[in-house]
Amino acid sequence: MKASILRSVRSAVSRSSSSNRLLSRSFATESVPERKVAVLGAAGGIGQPLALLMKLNPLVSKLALYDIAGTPGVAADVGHVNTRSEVTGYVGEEQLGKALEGSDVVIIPAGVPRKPGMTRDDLFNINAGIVKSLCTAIAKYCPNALINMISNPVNSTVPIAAEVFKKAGTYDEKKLFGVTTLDVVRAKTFYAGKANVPVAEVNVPVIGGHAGITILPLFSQATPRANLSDDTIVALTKRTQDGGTEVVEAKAGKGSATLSMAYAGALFADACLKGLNGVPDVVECSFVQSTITELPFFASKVKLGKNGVESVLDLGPLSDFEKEGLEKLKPELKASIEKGIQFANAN
Ligand SMILES: NC(=O)C1=CN([C@@H]2O[C@H](COP(=O)(O)OP(=O)(O)OC[C@H]3O[C@@H](n4cnc5c(N)ncnc54)[C@H](O)[C@@H]3O)[C@@H](O)[C@H]2O)C=CC1
Ligand SMILES: O=C([O-])CC(=O)C(=O)O
Repeated sequence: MKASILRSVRSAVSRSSSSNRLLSRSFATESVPERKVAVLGAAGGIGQPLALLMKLNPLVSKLALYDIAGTPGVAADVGHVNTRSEVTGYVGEEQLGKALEGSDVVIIPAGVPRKPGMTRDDLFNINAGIVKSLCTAIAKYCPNALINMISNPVNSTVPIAAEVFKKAGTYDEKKLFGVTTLDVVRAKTFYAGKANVPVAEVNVPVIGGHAGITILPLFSQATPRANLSDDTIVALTKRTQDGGTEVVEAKAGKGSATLSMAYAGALFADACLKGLNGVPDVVECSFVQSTITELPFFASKVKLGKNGVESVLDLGPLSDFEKEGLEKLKPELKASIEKGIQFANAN
């Protein structure tokens, strides 16, 4: 019985494995396990398209959409899509517990976005408090869920979440993820353009953190391999590091990346669900508790399994340019991590 369930899960999951298929398939999934996903900040710029993409994911059986305003409308709208999951909207703090209860994965895009001229760290004062209160509720209502932290500054909000969970006695480092998938998505797109290779075949690990120079794409490990000049690699690295700012400036005061972020968030949540369901060899880059450098949190390739992080993979060989980038990013990343830890313990 168990083996046949696993076989059905594997085949359903492999049918939904590529990113394009994630967006286009809806099929009978009776033997796929029940999985509840909650999106906190579901009425926002990221939250709405992310809610739609999670509604299209056949691995989701219950989709809880929570925000401080506007979720009944989003839930009514998304709920009419004829796919597997049952959608419920929750609005206001008094409904947060119900939104979270029983969740397997909680995705957090709640908080303010950047405007031109701001850094992600400029969002700290508002978003740190939002993340802290949401994580306090998570510790109470779904302490075993995998957390996908999107709210910026990710380099600080992930350490804040860890401290909140530690204080509540529920911290499990295997279950807390900073979502850095958009950096990977960008690196793949930009590399494919320069290397003139099919983008769907491209893989590029991105390590470090999720702000400016802390984002370090490893183009020396990119596949399919291409013979790009040093200048091209430097330009690709900079464009990946500044990808968020490129969107913030193009939107000219109307926010930051929402559609590409929703896509990236949906890919990462899908990977988490596959890991939970026992699909083997699910590997994504994510900002997690880590011992591969001297920093307590670091983004790198992570193998996902039934309990979240199964293993944090080695960085692999770095070029001299990447080694230099790694040393340069450490002080900024360290300071952002410490800022988050201090905030969580002082407030
Ligand atoms: N990790 C990443 O790669 C990326 C992260 N982001 C970050 O995601 C966050 C959200 O961005 P957008 O969706 O564009 O912003 P938005 O302003 O469009 O939406 C944010 C939503 O959060 C809600 N919210 C505020 N306080 C809340 C609370 N206490 N509980 C629940 N919901 C709450 C708001 O009502 C709003 O609907 C920002 O911090 C942004 O910087 C954005 C792009 C990429
Ligand atoms: O740049 C921002 O503020 C939003 C973000 O994190 C990204 O797009 O990578």
